Amino acid sequence: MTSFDPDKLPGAHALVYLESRLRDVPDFPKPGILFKDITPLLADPRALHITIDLLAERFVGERIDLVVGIESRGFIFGGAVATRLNAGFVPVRKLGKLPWKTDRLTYALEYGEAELEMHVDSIPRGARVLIVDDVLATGGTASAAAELARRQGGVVAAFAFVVELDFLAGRSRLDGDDDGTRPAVYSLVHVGG
Ligand SMILES: O=P(O)(O)OC[C@H]1O[C@H](OP(=O)(O)OP(=O)(O)O)[C@H](O)[C@@H]1O
Ligand SMILES: Nc1ncnc2[nH]cnc12
Repeated sequence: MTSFDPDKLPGAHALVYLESRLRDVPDFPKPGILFKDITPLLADPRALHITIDLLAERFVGERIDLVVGIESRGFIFGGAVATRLNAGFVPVRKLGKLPWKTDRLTYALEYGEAELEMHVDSIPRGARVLIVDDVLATGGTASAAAELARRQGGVVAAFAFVVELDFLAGRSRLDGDDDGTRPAVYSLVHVGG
């Protein structure tokens, strides 16, 4: 019997391994949506480790001050990446969860609409921010998080995702700042096209 050891495989194979740890769930949470379920990846210690390593390695040396993680699945990866980069962590949460004064934004995502909040004193002016989430679909969620960070004077240096649904073209919404800053958009696993 052959066993699979991703430690012995080069990068591209590691990504194939990560993709194999995603579960497709048709028609969740609505008919017509193919949901990419990350829970098998989370439950696999090797896959989880590789994911955090790859997300963090890309931004070593990029002077990231703060990782912004988006509730809820973005918290899992964002917190771990922040510790690797010696950066702080800022939560962006769904409406009504943050206890202090907030700024908020209504946004649309692949299967609905919601409101995101960030504490008003989360980001010092000029801080370099990395926005982390599990999935980039339409880009509505990530662009809302970026807008909240920019309103406080943060510089969105980059976005990082575990999975990108290429066919929804979400990256086209993750445009640059008014000052001409063009954030990098980095995803490990690409789906469709
Ligand atoms: O690119 P978009 O079309 O905006 O979709 C991506 C967002 O959708 C999912 O979050 P969801 O709101 O389902 O929340 P959850 O992480 O709490 O499950 C996912 O975790 C991203 O945050
Ligand atoms: N198809 C999808 N699968 C998982 N998370 C998502 N968030 C938005 N669209 C999604």
